[in-house]
Amino acid sequence: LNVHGYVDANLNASLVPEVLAQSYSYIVVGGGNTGAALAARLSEDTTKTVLLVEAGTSQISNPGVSVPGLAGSTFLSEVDWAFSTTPQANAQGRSVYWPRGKMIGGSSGLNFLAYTRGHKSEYNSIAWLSRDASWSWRNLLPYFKKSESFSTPGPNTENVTREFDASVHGTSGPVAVSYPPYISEQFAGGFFDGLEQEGVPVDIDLSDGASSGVSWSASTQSPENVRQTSDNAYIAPAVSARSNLVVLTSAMATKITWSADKLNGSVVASGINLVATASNTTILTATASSEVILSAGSIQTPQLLELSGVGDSSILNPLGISTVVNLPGVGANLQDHPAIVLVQKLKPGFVTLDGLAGDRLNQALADYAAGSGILTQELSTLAYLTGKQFLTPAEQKQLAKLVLQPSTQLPASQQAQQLLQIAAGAPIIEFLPINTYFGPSAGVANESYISLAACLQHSFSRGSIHISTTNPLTPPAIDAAYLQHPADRYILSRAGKFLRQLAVNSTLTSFVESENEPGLSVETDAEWESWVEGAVRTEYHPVGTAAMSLQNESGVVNSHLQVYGTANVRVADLSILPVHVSAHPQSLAYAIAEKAADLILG
Ligand SMILES: Cc1cc2nc3c(=O)[nH]c(=O)nc-3n(C[C@H](O)[C@H](O)[C@H](O)COP(=O)(O)OP(=O)(O)OC[C@H]3O[C@@H](n4cnc5c(N)ncnc54)[C@H](O)[C@@H]3O)c2cc1C
Repeated sequence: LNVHGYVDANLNASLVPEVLAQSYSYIVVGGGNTGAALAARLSEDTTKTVLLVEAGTSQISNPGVSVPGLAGSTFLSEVDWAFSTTPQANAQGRSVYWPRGKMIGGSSGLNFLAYTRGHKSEYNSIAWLSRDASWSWRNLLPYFKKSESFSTPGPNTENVTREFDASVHGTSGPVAVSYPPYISEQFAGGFFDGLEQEGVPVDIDLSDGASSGVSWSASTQSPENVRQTSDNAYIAPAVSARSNLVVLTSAMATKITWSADKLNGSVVASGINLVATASNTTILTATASSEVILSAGSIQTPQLLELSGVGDSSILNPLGISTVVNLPGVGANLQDHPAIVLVQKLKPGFVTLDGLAGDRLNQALADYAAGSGILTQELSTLAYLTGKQFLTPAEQKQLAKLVLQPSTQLPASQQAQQLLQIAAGAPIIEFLPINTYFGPSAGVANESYISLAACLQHSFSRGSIHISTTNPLTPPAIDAAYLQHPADRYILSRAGKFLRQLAVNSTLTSFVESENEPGLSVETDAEWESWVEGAVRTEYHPVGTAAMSLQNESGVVNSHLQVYGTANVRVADLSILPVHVSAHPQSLAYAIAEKAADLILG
């Protein structure tokens, strides 16, 4: 390519006509967790040319991105799309804030770095729902490993021995995965030991496809404690190695363009329209000779499909968009990991991120530069539990009845798979401690907190994401459908009760002074359920809005990630999951990128 490497549509506007004059084998839309990794892999075939289009910019040198303990500090900044849900019918009419990464690396640059994988039964469900065994746990594992460069745990602040299963880790992939050297004492001696005291087993490795119990979480950070994103791990090295890749930043795709002719009855994409984010008005066009791949994430991939005329015609036609492919599954099937957060005030003397400013922040940054201290850690201690591991026998019985309840939004085939996963021992809840006040308001100055999150791993509710206007700059309407199914409310409220018990009745008790949220006025089951309605929020893991399923089961893509009814459009991001996994899903975004590259180049 005459022009290659990073080109910013705002800063290098004079280069843009030349970039767009070139035709590309592949256009990848969205340089996020999946898209940037995929574009880098596609460019390894130097007979092909690749254009990656990303609305944000590269943030490799932004400390809010690179320093693990500063995760969260970039919320509501220019690298966060800062979406909100629609008012939630079963959550007291509240809109819930949904951060998403807007940068090369996407949400891999905004997330909390935890690196885990789900239960093997969940990948087997994905394989079953897509009718393709290549998506099973056994067949996906090589792709997880291909993306990973795992380091064995080094010494740490609490002298904790962290075991692992070397057989499930890759050691020569682009993404460095390691364990932070710092572990908070309230995480180790409080949360971890407390759960063990409650009879929860220790799980040595949350990447082995059999998560069950409390564990030390690996983290997408290098042994030097620099956050890994698909920018510094994949794209930056690809840009410096090859001249067949353009990374066009500050450029927002607005729709797919279509050829006049069809191929075997399927519509053919000719490229995309886009705008430079500074101008937003001049519509530009990029041309693809082979394929257009959407990797804009679970929120904006369905938005782009609908803007391009691919979706439910009863949604598109009233907006004046002519239907190119009538595909009712687009934007349907939204699944999140809904979460609640209890906040416990700590006794004096424990180190947290609360009020980290001024001299304390400077000291923490100096410690970080020396490879130690609280900023080298983000999430480090997690627990994934089955119902049996945290519910009483009576509660288990009640839940067993609730999960059988049908719902009009929940496809029977997915409900059946979720029941099979439970039977196979897949965790239904995740508990995780957060080293700061993480409640709805703000902590009190000079106080320190531990927040205890409970995150539902297999929601039985199904929401949707649809456009409400033809303006591509208007965010789509996100209906998370929190607590739509009674099983979701039941699990979260019982999880809240369990976490309170942990705080008052285990080794955690020696760290905790008092409960801030919900507060001891919440006591009965009914009070817990009503508190959950007012508190439910996101674990930031939406998936499912371009599901890989049969077309007559609300599918959007087939098992080769091709959008039904199109000859050359694929989706590669987490929107393709027909059902969720009990994991922090960035590991799967990388595995999808690796597999998609093989599918496309193969
Ligand atoms: C706050 C937060 C914390 C999280 N914590 C963890 C964690 O600890 N561990 C974990 O495993 N997962 C975590 N996650 C989830 C995980 O990061 C995401 O699920 C994953 O990164 C999603 O990958 P993706 O490729 O599907 O989408 P994204 O990474 O979001 O990528 C989408 C990209 O497309 C771009 N884009 C969108 N629309 C357009 C357009 N029209 N034109 C051009 N570009 C466009 C976006 O700017 C973005 O870069 C967290 C997420 C968040 C937000």
